[in-house]
Amino acid sequence: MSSILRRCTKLTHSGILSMLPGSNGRSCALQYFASEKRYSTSSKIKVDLDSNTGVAIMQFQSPPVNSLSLDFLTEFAINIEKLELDRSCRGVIITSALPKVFSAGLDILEMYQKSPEHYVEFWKAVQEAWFKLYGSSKVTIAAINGNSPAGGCLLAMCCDYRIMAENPRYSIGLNETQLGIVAPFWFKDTMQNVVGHRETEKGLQLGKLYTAPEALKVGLVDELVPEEKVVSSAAEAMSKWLAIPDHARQLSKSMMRKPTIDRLLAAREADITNFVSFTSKDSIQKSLGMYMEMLKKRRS
Ligand SMILES: CC/C=C\CCC/C=C/C(=O)SCCNC(=O)CCNC(=O)[C@H](O)C(C)(C)COP(=O)(O)OP(=O)(O)OC[C@H]1O[C@@H](n2cnc3c(N)ncnc32)[C@H](O)[C@@H]1OP(=O)(O)O
Repeated sequence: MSSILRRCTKLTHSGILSMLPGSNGRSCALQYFASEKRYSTSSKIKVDLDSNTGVAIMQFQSPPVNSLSLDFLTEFAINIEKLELDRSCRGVIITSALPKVFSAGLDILEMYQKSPEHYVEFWKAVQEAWFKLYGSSKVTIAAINGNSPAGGCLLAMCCDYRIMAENPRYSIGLNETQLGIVAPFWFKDTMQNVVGHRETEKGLQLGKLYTAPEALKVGLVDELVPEEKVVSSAAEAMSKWLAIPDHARQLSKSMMRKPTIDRLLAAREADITNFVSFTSKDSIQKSLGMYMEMLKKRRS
């Protein structure tokens, strides 16, 4: 068992670190909290770094669905950057503190009936979050404990390893076409790097949301585990990844990801211009409006 697991912790949906049953629960608790460092006290994302293991747990806690608003993305990028610069941190587990949802993806309201200036600011934040996570030198593991459409799937795909709750009601994928919008090339590249060309072609055109078992089958996630074990399994996987010397693993990661990162770096401004003109179209605004209505109707 990993040293992380030996710390006898588990995460509950309430986001509270609680104890696994053990013979010496009290001393385990003391040991855990003695080494835990709170990174972020912000409302949307909570980060705890265990200084003994070097593993940070980042929990999304932005109700109702952890949608990726401008504020959320800004906070996310700052947190990832802070961990990147912290030499005591070697790995990050990303998960949700909310029930049933990892992240609902980009906040549609940020793309609906706003000014071009707002779209520029928002899209820069999306790009920045991607650069920070996809380019992170740390081991990153997504503990996907709920639905993860579109931007939520993108964040998970940026990680080195993905563990998903085996609940067949949960789904993950780039479903943009279902909203009448198009995933940009770097969303596509990220997916292609995970599942290959053919599956990405099908997944993108159909806007496919893969159920957890389907996601495992196509390699969109690496493991399915019972929901209550998603974070502890991520900790277990983390200890395997951390057994590799950092410098060798980091160079290998960079070698694999650099061409994809360079591609967006070279087209950053054009990508923003493209997003703004695409999003500002009446037809796209209409599609987004209808999609939001559909979400509301489904609820009532
Ligand atoms: C050139 C390039 C151009 C464009 C590229 C843009 C790329 C876009 C990427 C994206 O990420 S777009 C977002 C795609 N996301 C989705 O399609 C998810 C939609 N949401 C859902 O399917 C569900 O909400 C759920 C995540 C499965 C959770 O379901 P649940 O039943 O738990 O919640 P409910 O549906 O009732 O939602 C609660 C509440 O939240 C609002 N909501 C949901 N998702 C979003 C979102 N992505 N953005 C903003 N708001 C969202 C939903 O409307 C409800 O609001 P209400 O309480 O006011 O009714």
